[in-house]
Amino acid sequence: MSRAIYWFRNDLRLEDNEVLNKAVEENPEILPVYVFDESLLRGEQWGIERMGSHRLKFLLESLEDLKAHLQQLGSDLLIKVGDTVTVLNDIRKTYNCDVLYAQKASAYDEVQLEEKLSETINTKFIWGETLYHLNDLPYHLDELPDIFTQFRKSVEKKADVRKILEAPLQIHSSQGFDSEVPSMEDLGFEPVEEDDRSVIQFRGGAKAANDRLNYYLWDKELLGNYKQTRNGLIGGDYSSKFSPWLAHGCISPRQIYWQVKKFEKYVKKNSSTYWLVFELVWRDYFHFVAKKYSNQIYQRKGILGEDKIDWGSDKLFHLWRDGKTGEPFVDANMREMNATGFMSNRGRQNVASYLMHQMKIDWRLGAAYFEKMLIDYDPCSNYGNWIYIAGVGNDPRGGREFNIERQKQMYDPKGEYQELWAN
Ligand SMILES: Cc1cc2nc3c(=O)[nH]c(=O)nc-3n(C[C@H](O)[C@H](O)[C@H](O)COP(=O)(O)OP(=O)(O)OC[C@H]3O[C@@H](n4cnc5c(N)ncnc54)[C@H](O)[C@@H]3O)c2cc1C
Repeated sequence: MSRAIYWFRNDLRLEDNEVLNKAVEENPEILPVYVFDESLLRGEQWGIERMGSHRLKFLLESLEDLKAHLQQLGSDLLIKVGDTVTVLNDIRKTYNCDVLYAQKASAYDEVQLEEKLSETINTKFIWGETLYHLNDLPYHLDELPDIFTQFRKSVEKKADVRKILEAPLQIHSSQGFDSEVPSMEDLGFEPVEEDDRSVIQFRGGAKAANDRLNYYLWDKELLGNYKQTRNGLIGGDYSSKFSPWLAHGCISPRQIYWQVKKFEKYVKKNSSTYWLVFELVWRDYFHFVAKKYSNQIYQRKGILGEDKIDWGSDKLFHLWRDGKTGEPFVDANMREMNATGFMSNRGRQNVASYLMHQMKIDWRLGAAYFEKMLIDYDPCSNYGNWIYIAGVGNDPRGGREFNIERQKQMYDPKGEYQELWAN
């Protein structure tokens, strides 16, 4: 009898999950597992914790939702804390499993973990993070263009987005195992207080992801104006807010894509509907860049291997971190992220530019702080965007320095956003 571990990573859903479907097809018994890796839960980089409370809360909610869904299909979710390789090896022995299935990652640390696991366990890692499947790219990854527009045009012309897959009808897990989703306190974290200025009150899980998709597309038809509103700063409606669910895999980019296609058929097709998919293609691009350049995306000199900024001291980093630089637009954005775990794309571009171009502080500190604070933290999108702005990534213009005064005039002309987060 073949029994397989299904290791959930950032694919916390049952729908459109190719590797889960494969595991269920190929094995009579599945043991679904989630591991809180100690190195992420307790680890630090540059003295900054890797996991903040906002993201952990979202993750715990996502696991609750996943566990309930698995139980409906006759299975359950075993949750452990520890060193991932040790924990999965122990589970393999305890439950007598032959093989481990999981979604393949693009970012360096996660890929390293796959290699380590494969030394002791029979593993099957299958691609599933992106809108366009890795195997459908019109070239080998080594030939991935270093300019986004070239990538976008090539996939738009030569690749198709695959259809979505249904969730398995049943998942058979005969081993009885008892495990609860831990609380924030169990994991040594303070509970998060909700801030009523938050763009939306984010809730983790596939159900909440689909609710948000329905709200944005079908209830309010906000998608039809996305291109005009996407640079907003206040409230739930200016952009999709899909990123936290995408980052945890509560929803797949393909699920969003095919709903957009339906919207184009039944409601309207315009530059806004195109632009949301365009942004999902950006997300893809950073995943493929991360895969191609592995740990170079984390290095100060990025994928170009050179510094474009005359770096200074990091002494004043705390002012940026705490929203106390004295530049109200930067401070407002940092306070929003500190209080809610979210910041608009416009805000992220400005605070990142300010940290490196004005304060001359090593961009890696900013990226590490984003990693801790953002509920939508995704290594590829985060580091890909930081190196882009630092001019050591994929920007053909050699980096972006934002003129904060102009940005304020354009995006917060009455100062309402700055006022909202003044304290
Ligand atoms: C310095 C910096 C760091 C960032 N770090 C992250 C991160 O850790 N995780 C993350 O998901 N996004 C990151 N982004 C990208 C972007 O800011 C967020 O994806 C977006 O603000 C999320 O809001 P939304 O879902 O409403 O986006 P929408 O505007 O509604 O866009 C829809 C989706 O497209 C994708 N997308 C949009 N813009 C980008 C982009 N520039 N790069 C990659 N994907 C994009 C996201 O998945 C997003 O959910 C970063 C941007 C910058 C400038």
